[in-house]
Amino acid sequence: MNDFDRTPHVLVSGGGIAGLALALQLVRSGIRTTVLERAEAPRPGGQAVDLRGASREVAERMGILPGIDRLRVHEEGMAYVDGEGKVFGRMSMADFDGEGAVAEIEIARGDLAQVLLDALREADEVMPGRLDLRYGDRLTALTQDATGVDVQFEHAGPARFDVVVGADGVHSATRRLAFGPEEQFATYLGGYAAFFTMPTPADLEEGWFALRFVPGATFGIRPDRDPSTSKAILTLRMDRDAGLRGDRVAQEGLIRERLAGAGWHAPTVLAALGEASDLYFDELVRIDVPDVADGRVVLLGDAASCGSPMTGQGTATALIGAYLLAARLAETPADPATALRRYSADIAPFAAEGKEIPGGGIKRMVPATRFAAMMSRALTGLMFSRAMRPLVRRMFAGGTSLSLPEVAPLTVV
Ligand SMILES: Cc1cc2nc3c(=O)[nH]c(=O)nc-3n(C[C@H](O)[C@H](O)[C@H](O)COP(=O)(O)OP(=O)(O)OC[C@H]3O[C@@H](n4cnc5c(N)ncnc54)[C@H](O)[C@@H]3O)c2cc1C
Repeated sequence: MNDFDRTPHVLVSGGGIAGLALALQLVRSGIRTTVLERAEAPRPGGQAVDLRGASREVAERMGILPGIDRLRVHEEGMAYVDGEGKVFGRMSMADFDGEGAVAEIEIARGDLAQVLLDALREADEVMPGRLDLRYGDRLTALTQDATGVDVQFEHAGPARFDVVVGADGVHSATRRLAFGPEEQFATYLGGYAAFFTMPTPADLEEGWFALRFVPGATFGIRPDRDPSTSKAILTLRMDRDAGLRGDRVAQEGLIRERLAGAGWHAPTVLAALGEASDLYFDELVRIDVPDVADGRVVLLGDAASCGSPMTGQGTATALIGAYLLAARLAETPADPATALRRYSADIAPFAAEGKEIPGGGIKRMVPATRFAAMMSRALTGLMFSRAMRPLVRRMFAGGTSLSLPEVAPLTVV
């Protein structure tokens, strides 16, 4: 038996940020890794995500900061507009030194996935034979015993792995198969979020993330790296409607209803919606899993803990988790169950912090009525005044108060 045969074989279900970041670190440490992504190809899209505090440190240790820097979005800050597009409140990057709602490092989710994928392909060239990256398949069953996990796939034949990682997002199938039904872990937070790419309107102030409150919705247009396109961002306040899941026609219908007569660029956003090939639409849920490790199965990223896109922390927590899990598996490759237990303890404080929603959740973020929308506009003006800056800094300081636990450094290839 050579060294290669002695490394554990890890199955990572989900090729999003968490799954790709984990695979990168595992392959770099010589661990055989199969990544299974349900989509037929890497999924583009998603608005800018923040990297602050420990997640920035992780990106640095993983050697992906230069790649991130090349694809960074340069934002001036946030501007709240009325129905005519007139700005009534601003939070500029400069006033908050990158510690307000717009962080110093912002990169579109799809671009970050590309940075990770490029680094993974490079690691695969240096460490050939470790990586098996599969698109268009998914887990359908798993059972574990003391020495491994037997897995069945929708398309490929059954196989046995040493460890299975569920990095398959908020509605994780791995979590359902190994830990129990989604209802056991998910708390509905009172609304839905949607993101998609749109052409940048000519009159938009360059580099500013513009937002508007209307009854039942907050919608905005956020700069992309490419100035000709932007991201439309919508948060809708409503009761849960199970019929919306996976039904694009119903999702579009809801957005059209909420933005009808909403002023400013609502018609531009709605015109782009019909053309969008990267619409992301999901309910806002919090995911709480008391212990994310169960024997040889472990959850990572949104599958394990999530406070919804309202936290702005999902990607940061996913990166931190991927780094720590890979480090623990590399420390005790012959004893994966111990590695997973250690990881579960390591990630718990980051997961808790990552679920905090700056600004207090959907009731504060999305006004229910016309009167509340008016009040939100008045309060926003006040919030962004000079006197309130220290408080606002504290509100957006999520994910920055914790330091990484001690882990053995990985060899970066
Ligand atoms: C296309 C897309 C756009 C997004 N846009 C935003 C955004 O704009 N703002 C924001 O705050 N958050 C966004 N998110 C969520 C954000 O990426 C996560 O909160 C965060 O990065 C944590 O990542 P994750 O890898 O845990 O989950 P995710 O990024 O959700 O990745 C999970 C991956 O698992 C795959 N998958 C799901 N089920 C299965 C299965 N059964 N088998 C195999 N694979 C499966 C999914 O296709 C996906 O690629 C987006 C997610 C996606 C997938």
